[in-house]
Amino acid sequence: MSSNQEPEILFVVGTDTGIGKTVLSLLLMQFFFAKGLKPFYLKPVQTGCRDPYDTDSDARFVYKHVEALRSRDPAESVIYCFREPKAPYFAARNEECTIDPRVIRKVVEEKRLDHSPLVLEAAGGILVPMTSTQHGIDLAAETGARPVLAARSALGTINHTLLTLEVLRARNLEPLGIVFIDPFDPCTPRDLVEENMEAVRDFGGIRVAGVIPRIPDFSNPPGECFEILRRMFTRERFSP
Ligand SMILES: Nc1ncnc2c1ncn2[C@@H]1O[C@H](COP(=O)(O)OP(=O)(O)OP(=O)(O)O)[C@@H](O)[C@H]1O
Ligand SMILES: C[C@H](N)[C@@H](CCCCCC(=O)O)NC(=O)O
Ligand SMILES: [Mg+2]
Repeated sequence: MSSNQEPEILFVVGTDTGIGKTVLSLLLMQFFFAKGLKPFYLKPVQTGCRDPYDTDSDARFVYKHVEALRSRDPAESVIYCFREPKAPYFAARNEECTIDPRVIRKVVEEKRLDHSPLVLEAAGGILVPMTSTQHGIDLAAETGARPVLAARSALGTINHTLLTLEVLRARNLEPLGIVFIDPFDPCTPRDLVEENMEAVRDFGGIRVAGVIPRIPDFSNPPGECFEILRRMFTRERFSP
C-alpha cells in the first residue's frame, strides 16, 4: 500500500469502451498528485491512434490535463499503439504484430521502482481480446493490479455492471470500487440512477462510490469528483 487504502497498482476497467475510463484515470492522477504522491499513468495498449500524440490518444488527454505532466512526453505512458480503432488483438494482428504480456509486465515493474501508485488503463471492456488467448483483464491478474470499475449511470448499466463483476470475481479480482459516470445525459432521472446504485449494491454486493458529474473543464474538475475518489479509498464506508 502506498498510503491508507491505496494499492500500488490500480487497473481502471470499464463495462464498455467509451464509458469514461480515461476520465476516471485522469481524476485518479490529479487526486494522487494533490496528495503529494508520485503516480504514473500507463495505457499499455492503445488502439485507434497513429501514435501517442494523436488526438484520440488517452495518454495525450491525461498529460494535457494533469499539470505535473503537461511538459512531459505522453509516449512514456504507451507501450503498444495500433492504428485501427479495434480490439487490441485484431488491431495488432492487422499490423502483423503480437502483444507480448511479458513486455507489459516488465514496464510495470520498471515504473514501480520510481512511482506509486501506478494507474493502468484497459482498452475497452474487460473481455476484449488482447492476444489469441488472453483478454484485457488478464493483464490485471498478471501484474497484481487491483481493478477500479467505471460504469455508466444510465439505463443499461445494471446488466453490464453485474456481468463485469461476475467476470472479475471468476478471476478472483474484487474491484476496489465502482464509480458511475454520467457525461452526456444530465436528464437521466435521479430515481433511475439511485435504483441503478441500489441494484449494484444489492445484486453485486458492492457500493457505488458516487456519480461523476459532467466535467466542463478537465484541467479543473468539480471538487465532488475527488470526494467520490476519497470515499472509494475508505473501504469501511464503502462495503454494502
Ligand atoms: N464526466 C464527464 N464529463 C464530460 N465528458 C466526459 C465525462 N466522462 C467521459 N466523458 C467523455 O466521454 C468520452 C468517452 O470517455 P473516455 O474516453 O474516458 O472513455 P474510455 O472508457 O476511456 O474509452 P476507451 O475504451 O476508448 O479507452 C470522452 O469524450 C470523454 O471526454
Ligand atoms: C478503439 C477504442 N477506443 C478502444 C478499443 C475498444 C475495443 C472494443 C471491442 C469490443 O468490445 O467489441 N481502444 C483503446 O481504448 O485503446
Ligand atoms: Mg480510454
